[in-house]
Amino acid sequence: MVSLTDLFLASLLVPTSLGSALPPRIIDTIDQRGGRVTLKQVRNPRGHKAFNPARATYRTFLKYGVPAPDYIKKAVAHIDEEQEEAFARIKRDTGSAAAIPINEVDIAYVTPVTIGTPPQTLMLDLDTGSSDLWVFSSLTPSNQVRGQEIYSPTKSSTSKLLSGHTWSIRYGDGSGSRGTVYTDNFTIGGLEVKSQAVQAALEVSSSFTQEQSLDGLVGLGFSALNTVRPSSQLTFFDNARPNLDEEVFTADLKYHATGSYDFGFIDSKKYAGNITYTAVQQSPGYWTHSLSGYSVGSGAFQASQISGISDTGTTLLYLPTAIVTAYYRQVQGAQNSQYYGGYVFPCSSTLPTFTFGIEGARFTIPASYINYTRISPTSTTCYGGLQSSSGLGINIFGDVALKAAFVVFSGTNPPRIGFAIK
Ligand SMILES: Cc1noc(C)c1CN(C)Cc1cc2n(n1)CCN(c1cc(N)ncn1)C2
Repeated sequence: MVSLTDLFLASLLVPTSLGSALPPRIIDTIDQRGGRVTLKQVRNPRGHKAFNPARATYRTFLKYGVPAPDYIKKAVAHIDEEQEEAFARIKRDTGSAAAIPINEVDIAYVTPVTIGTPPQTLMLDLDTGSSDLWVFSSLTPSNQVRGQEIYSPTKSSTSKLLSGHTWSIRYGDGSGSRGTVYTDNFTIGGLEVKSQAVQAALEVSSSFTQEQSLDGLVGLGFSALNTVRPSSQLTFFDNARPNLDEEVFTADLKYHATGSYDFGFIDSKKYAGNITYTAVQQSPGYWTHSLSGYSVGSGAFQASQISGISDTGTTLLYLPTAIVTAYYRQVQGAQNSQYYGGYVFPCSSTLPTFTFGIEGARFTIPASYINYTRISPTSTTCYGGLQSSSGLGINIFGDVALKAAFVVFSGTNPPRIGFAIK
């Protein structure tokens, strides 16, 4: 005889085939005390699929109309509880590391990483505008190395040559590098990826040789942009994603100060208010999204969809000429100089702020960020942190813009990007 209790319990045992249609399965823990049933329902942590074999047996008893013995009911509860404890114990990966400006005008930011066994520490530029992880190496000709730390695969017991694979990358400013590929253990801020593709430079362009504080890049764009051939390689984020607590990394870049990159979690202490998200088009491989408009100083907000890429590897903010001329029209003595290759102005000028929109949210870039640098140490002419994107073929929301916000790069499906005030 099937008791009411059994029928009630049966109604909760939704066949797993429906499981996929439901939110992460609720674990119902059957706790019987003297015939009364109290059901403690807890959501599977992070939606893990939990098969409870005793529950299958319990169903069989129900199916054939035979009252399940007490020990089976208790077994269902015992297994549920053990599974719940196990899920709670699963450590989900996260990482957090410094973003250190490499010079007094924040031309780029570097982050300490370790490669290999024993770990070799290099300072790399985490770059959401490219997808190659490449490093100065023991294979880089010594006349192209000037003070950089190098990765020596032969000194790492966990390095493996990815034979027959090569890479070659060219950046927007004409700089570039090329080389061969190893896999090795790679960590950022305590987050480890085993067998990360590490692209060892056989050649670097002169502007990299001259940048002694930058030992290479970690591409955090989409893996489709990776230049390794014949088979392209996954970025550090794509490799780490399956183990991350949340499929995100965040950038908290700072003006003339050290900020941070976090992986796998969003640190609520690093921003104020809400995070405003907007859609990302991941083709051809950049974090491409739109601004909802802009304003200059205290001027009215100009609503306008401005598509571009959020690129931590680009120093300045590049927007359509119409917007840039509207900005510098407010700056006494500003001019678009062919001689200096962009908008310049007297260093003593008072600059307005620049505000950009993400959906309904507004982010204001202080004037100091746009008074980027003197042309030379003794010059009274200064170069703008806001420049025209004409000729680039794309608008680039580089560090001058990104350091005015806390930015969440979300690898969810579909991907999205979030901005918050800080
Ligand atoms: C330029 C520059 N930017 O940061 C530094 C450092 C420099 C100058 N420095 C002498 C050499 C250099 C050139 C580049 N880098 N470093 C960093 C990566 N670069 C990018 C990345 C990207 N997403 N988009 C465009 N270029 C070009």
